[in-house]
Amino acid sequence: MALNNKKNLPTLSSKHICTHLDYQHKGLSLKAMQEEMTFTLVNESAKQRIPHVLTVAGSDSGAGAGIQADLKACAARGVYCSTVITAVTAQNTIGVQDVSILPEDSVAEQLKSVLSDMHVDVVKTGMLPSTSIVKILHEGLKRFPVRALVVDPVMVSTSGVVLAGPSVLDTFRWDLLPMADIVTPNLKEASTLLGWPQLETITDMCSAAKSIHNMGPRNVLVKGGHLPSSSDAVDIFFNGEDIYELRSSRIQTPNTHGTGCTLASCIAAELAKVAKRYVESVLKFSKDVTIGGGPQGPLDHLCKLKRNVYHSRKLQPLDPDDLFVYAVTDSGMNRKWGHTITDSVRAAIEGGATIVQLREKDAETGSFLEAAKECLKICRHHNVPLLINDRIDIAIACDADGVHVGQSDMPVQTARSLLGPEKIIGVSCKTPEQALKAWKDGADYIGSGGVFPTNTKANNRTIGLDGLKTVCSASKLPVVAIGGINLSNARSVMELDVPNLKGVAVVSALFHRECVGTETEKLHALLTETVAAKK
Ligand SMILES: Cc1ncc(COP(=O)(O)OP(=O)(O)O)c(N)n1
Ligand SMILES: Cc1ncsc1CCOP(=O)(O)O
Ligand SMILES: [Mg+2]
Repeated sequence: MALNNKKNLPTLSSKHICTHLDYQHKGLSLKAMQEEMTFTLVNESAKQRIPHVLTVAGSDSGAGAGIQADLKACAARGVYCSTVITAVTAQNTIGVQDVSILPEDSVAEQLKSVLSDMHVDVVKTGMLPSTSIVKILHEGLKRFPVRALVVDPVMVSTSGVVLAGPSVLDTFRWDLLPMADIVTPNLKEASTLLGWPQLETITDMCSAAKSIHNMGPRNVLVKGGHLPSSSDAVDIFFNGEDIYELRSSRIQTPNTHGTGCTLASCIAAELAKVAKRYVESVLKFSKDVTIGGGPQGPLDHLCKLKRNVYHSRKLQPLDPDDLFVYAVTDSGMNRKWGHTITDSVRAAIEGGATIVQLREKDAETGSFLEAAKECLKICRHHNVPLLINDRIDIAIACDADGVHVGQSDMPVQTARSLLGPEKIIGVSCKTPEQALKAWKDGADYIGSGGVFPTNTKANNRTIGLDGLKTVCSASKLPVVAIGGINLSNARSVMELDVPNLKGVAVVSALFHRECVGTETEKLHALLTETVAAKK
C-alpha cells in the first residue's frame, strides 16, 4: 500500500476522532467538523444532559485495566458509565493469576438490565472471552441499538495471557466488527484479526487499517505503541476514505498497563458527549436523575461539578432526530381530562417526546404567554425543543425554540426575518411544490398530513400514506408525519420506505388520553421498534 507522503498527512487528536465520528453520522466533512468544533468551544447554552457509556469488559482486580479503567476514564471525562462484566480476572502489577469467565446467562442478564432501561449513548467493548458472549452482545445491540459502538478487540494481556482465544475471532469478524463505529486494535490484535504476520512498519499499519475496514467497521484506529522501529508513538486512523497519522513523542515508562482500555473508553466517553445531541431523555442534576424505571435510581456522583461538561450549544437550529416523537398540545383535550398544559407537557417529555409544540387555538394571549414560559422551563430542563403553533408573537415573547406555521399562516420568510437564523421553523406541506418552497424559504422541517382522517383539525384534506410518500421523496428537509396517527397505525407510517421521514406528530393519541406519559412511552417504544427492525 502506498502511504501518502507523511508530511502531508493531517494529524488528529482522539477528541477530533470522536467528533469526526459524530459528523459522519450527520454526513459533514472533516473541514466542517473542525469549523463547528471551534464554534462549539466558544458557545455554551443552558441545555443539559448526561452522556452515558456502557462498558462490556472484564474486571481487573488491580484496577489498572478492564472495567475499572473504563469506569475511571469515563468518570474523568465527565461521563456516566454502566458496566457489563464478562469475566473476573485476578491481576496485579506482576501479571494475570486467574481468569474466570462469567456464565453466559449472567452476561446476558446484565446487558438486558442496562440496555432495556437506561439511555446508553455508546457501548464500548473490552474483554469478550467467548464466542457465546460476543453473540450475546451482538444480539443485545440488535435489540437495543445505541448511538455508537467502540470495539477494543482485547485478545492478549500486556503480560501475554490470552484473554480471547482464536475461537472468538470469527464471531468478532462477522458479527461485531460490522456493527462497530470504531475498532481500536493494537499491532498484535490487528495482525491476529487479519491472520497476518506481525506488523512492523507504518506502511503495514496503514494496510492493516484498510483491510480491517473491509471487515465492516466505519473507522479503524491501529495503535502503534509497540512498533519496534519507531521512536515516536504513532497510531493510524482510517475512516474509509482518508488515512490519518496520530504521532506523538514516545514516553519511556514501564507503566503502560490499561492504556488500550483507557484510550477506547476515552473515545467512547467523548463520543457519548458528542452524541448527546441525539439523546432523547435528558437528565439534569442528581436530584432529578431518572436512570431506570425502578423505584431506586443510581446517583450521578459529582454531577453538580460537571455543569460545564453537560452544557452544549445547539449548532443547528434543529436536529432532525428531534422530530421522532413530536407532541402537539391541545387546550380543549387538556381541559376535558382536567390536565394543565404544563402537566401534559411534562408527562409527554417524561414519556419520551422529543419535541413539543404548543397548539393552543383558543387560548387568550396573556395566559398563553404565561403557559408558554412555564412549558419552556420544563423543555429547557430536559433539552427538548419547544415550538409555538401559529403565534410568532408568543414565540418571540417567551424566547421559544421556534414556530410551526401552515400554508395560510405567517409566511416562512417573514417568520424567519422576525425570529432570526437560530430558531426552528416548521411548515405544513401537502405537495412536493410546497415542500420545495419551504426549503427555499428557509424552513427547517416539514409537517406533512393529514396522513389519516382526524377530528382534531377541521376541513383538513387527508393525503394518505401515498401523499406523505410523495412529499417525503420531493423534500430537501426532514419531514414529520401528522394527522390521525396513533398506536395502531404509527407502524405503517414509519415502515414506509421513504427518505427524510423522521417521525410522527400526534395530538389526540397523546393528549386525548388520561395518562399522557404512558401513551407517549408506548408510542416511543413502538417507533423505536420500527427503527430497530429497519437496521
Ligand atoms: C408538526 C405539525 N405539522 C403540521 C401542523 C399543522 O399546522 P397548520 O397547517 O398551520 O394547521 P394548524 O395546526 O395551525 O391548525 C402542525 N400544527 N404541526
Ligand atoms: C394539526 C394537524 N395538521 C394536520 S392534521 C392535524 C391534526 C393532528 O391531530 P391528531 O394527531 O389528533 O390527528
Ligand atoms: Mg397554523
